[in-house]
Amino acid sequence: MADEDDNGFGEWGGYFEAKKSKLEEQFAAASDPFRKSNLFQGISIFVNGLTNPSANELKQIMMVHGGIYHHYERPHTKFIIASNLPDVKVRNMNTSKIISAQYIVDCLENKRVLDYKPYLLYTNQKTTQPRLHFGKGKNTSRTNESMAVPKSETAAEPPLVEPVEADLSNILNNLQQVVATSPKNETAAKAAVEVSVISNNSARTAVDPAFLSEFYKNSRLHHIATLGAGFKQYVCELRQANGGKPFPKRDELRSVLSCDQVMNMSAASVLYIMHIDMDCFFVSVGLRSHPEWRGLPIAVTHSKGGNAATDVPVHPQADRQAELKLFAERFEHQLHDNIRADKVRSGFDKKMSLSEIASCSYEARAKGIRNGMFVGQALKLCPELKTIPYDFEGYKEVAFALYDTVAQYTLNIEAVSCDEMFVDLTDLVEDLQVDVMSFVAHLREEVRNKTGCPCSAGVGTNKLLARMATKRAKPDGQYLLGPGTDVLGYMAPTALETLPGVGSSLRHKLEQAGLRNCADVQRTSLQTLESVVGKKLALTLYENCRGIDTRPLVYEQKRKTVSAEVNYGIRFTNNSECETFLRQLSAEVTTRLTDIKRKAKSIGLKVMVRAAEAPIEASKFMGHGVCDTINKSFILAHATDDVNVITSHVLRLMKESGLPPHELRGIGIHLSKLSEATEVKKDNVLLQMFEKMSEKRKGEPTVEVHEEPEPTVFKEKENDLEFKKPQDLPSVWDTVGWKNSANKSLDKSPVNVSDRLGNTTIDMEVFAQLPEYIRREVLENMDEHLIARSSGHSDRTRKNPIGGRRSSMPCPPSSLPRMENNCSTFPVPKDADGPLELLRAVKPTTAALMLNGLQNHLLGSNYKSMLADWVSNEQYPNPTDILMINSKLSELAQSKQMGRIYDIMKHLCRLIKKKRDNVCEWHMAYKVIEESVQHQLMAIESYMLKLPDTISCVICHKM
Ligand SMILES: Nc1ccn([C@H]2C[C@H](O)[C@@H](COP(=O)(O)OP(=O)(O)OP(=O)(O)O)O2)c(=O)n1
Ligand SMILES: [Mg+2]
Repeated sequence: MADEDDNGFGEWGGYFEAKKSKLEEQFAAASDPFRKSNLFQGISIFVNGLTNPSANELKQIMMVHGGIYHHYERPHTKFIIASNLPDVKVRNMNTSKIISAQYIVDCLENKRVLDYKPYLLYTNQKTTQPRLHFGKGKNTSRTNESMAVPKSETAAEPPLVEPVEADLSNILNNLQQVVATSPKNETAAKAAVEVSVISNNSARTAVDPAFLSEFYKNSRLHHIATLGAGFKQYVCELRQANGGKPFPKRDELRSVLSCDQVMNMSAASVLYIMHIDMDCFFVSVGLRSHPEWRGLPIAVTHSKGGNAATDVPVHPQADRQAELKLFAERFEHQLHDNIRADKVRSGFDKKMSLSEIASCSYEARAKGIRNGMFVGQALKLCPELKTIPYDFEGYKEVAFALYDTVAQYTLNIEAVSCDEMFVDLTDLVEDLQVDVMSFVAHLREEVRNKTGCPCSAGVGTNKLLARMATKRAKPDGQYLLGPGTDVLGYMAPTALETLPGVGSSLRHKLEQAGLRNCADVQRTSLQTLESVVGKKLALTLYENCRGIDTRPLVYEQKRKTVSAEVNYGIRFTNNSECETFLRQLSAEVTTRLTDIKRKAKSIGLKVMVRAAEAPIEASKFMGHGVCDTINKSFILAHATDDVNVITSHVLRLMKESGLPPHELRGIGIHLSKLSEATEVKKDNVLLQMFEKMSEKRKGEPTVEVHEEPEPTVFKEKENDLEFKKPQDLPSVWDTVGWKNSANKSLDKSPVNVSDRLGNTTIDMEVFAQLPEYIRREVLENMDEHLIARSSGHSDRTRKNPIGGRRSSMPCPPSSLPRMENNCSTFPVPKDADGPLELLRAVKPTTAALMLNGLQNHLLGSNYKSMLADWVSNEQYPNPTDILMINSKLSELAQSKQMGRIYDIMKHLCRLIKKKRDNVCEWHMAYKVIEESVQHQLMAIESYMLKLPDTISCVICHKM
């Protein structure tokens, strides 16, 4: 074929053909589970235009009764179903196969394939104007009236564009409507009912207003997370309520355990940490009402098991094989997670249920079944597996009984989850002088009596060993890894991924270095380990593999994040559906926030988008399938619990993502940087201004779009919501508005703030929350740090403790490297001498000098030249300098030197107005300083200073 014939559509044509074939295959695959008869076997239909029953209904009928539905007319399409077609259209068609939809209905009613000829729409195929055939022949059971084409169908002729993307849920919804609205059309209605019954109520998507509450009612992960967080809070409350009172239940124990089980006194100084965990928790709770099933392989899952789990409906647009390949590829090559790769490989078989097993009995485990496995796969391993439903109320009741039982004896409890905790038994053992394992046995028995469920417990000298001991103890047992145990030998065969903090990627890294179990690591030097995983991790690994774990128990755990996430049933067709859902989800997450009496400063949106190469529909009905995850976050100037604020940011973040609504498969809102609702600080002008400055800068985004091609079906860790500095942002902002990721864990201690200055960052948000006197100390430490760094010293012993002022300046060497960009660049006044000369060599700050008590320039007469030098010499206002000025103005405010403040501000304003470069940065700097000082004055004097001049720049004046 000549090249010119190929106008670019050749390839498209090929694609289109492939697509049509694929749709047919998908339809055939999807039909299987729905099939009730083979009535229409070998009959294919294509629906052209509006019909009654509708195209969707006809599609379902074909699906249920073994026919074939063509989304496009194909040469081999047997019948074209239509009501009326325009002449121009019919002229180009083979009218010998255009029949009325009634044909299908009548075949169904008669339960046999009838002669189609009486249903032909066009009997005289030679005429230019084809005539409508109104059911001549009358060998059908329908009346003329029922055969007549309804008005609505004949009026206009909108071509039926069959939405190839129409998902099963829409189809099912349509069918349900037919049932409701077409009582006459009983046969179609019956077929509709059959299909909708098969699919149960799973057709619900996030578009349904009741979806969210229904989703959370049934989401096991939601229940587990809520319970887990709840028990952390519960322990906190119990401890606060107890206030150090004795535990009367201990006295009972004294008499029960004292005779022959007195502890070995030589071990009295040893730490006894217990780890206690319910055995196959969900199953055990479920079996309380079915004791006759004890001893059988049982699993708790949403799937009904049996045929329902081995013959599940598959969406026509799903492609299990393609999805399996994608998942396996991602798990294996991107996450190095062979366990999950194997899981999909063995669980994605045709028609096998993709419901997960939440918990399985130990009898099921003996057959190779594991928690988290797909039901379909589990049934392959053990066809007699019995599945039982969830009982969320029961889990809560038993969990409370477990916690309350332990809490009678001690409140040194670290809650881990609803069925698991660490307990420090050291003081109890000392107090009661009992053998620790006798106590544990007594406790387990009490838990069993109260709950009807077994649990296991391990005891060790630290959390790691306690957990390791529980592994040995399970099921329904206890084990001590006490003093004198050969811990090295015990740990040796332990796989590294069993250790805390070792996920799939770290495991992969270690495996690459030939390290698989603790014995391998025990034989490796710390240095070698450091070269593999870095210094910090290496030490933890080195210790853990030897059974050493220095983590303390954490009794009072505060929530750090609150989130609401849905990754099931997300199927939007337009932005307005998406927006409605986002509003609902925002309300949900805000309620969760206010329930715990917190406010949040960071709002994060997590969006799961169908991966480009993933099939349109997921193999798991209404599941998310293979997705890419996009995280966006925004940091507010002030913590909030206002649903409107949260909603508007969520909507904006989604809008900015520009993602097409129909490609979304999961949405989560994460609130972090939480503070007590009651302790929210006063407006912090300084911080607010810096944030505004950052936002305004050349329209640069204040949110970070963090795209990671990460499959998130089984996401294992919380998102790190970062607030990164865009590449091209001037370094001047490094220290304030933007934080680098190394700073994520910055805590509020001023020492830490100054400690981390070496990472070119100070957390302004933290800084701004600090009381003035601590701010000054931070600055003081910062100066010291800068000087220490510039002099090439990193000796931390030279650092000031908090609150301590250095008595004398260190003497940096005369030839010093240039300071880093976060160093203040205030010029040193000309009249400096002595140690000042040395400081000039390293370009320290005026503020540093001020704070180190050498010279107080703003208080002196030369402040004008100092400010002039600063403004004229610096390209950008350095935030450190701004902080220094603020600090000094604050001092002036406190000592009521209003005249001096007035002069300084007036002069600074003039200087900045004369500036020609980067003016807006300087305008903003001035505003920050102005607002900060006014804020101070307001707080101290309850009035603001009327300044002679102000800055109103057209570019940044709105800020
Ligand atoms: N990804 C998860 C993890 C846990 N769970 C639920 C079901 C479990 O029954 C319960 C407790 O989790 P465990 O890990 O303690 O598992 P089991 O208690 O079922 O078994 P084991 O005897 O190993 O503790 O939490 C869940 O549904 N999905
Ligand atoms: Mg358990």
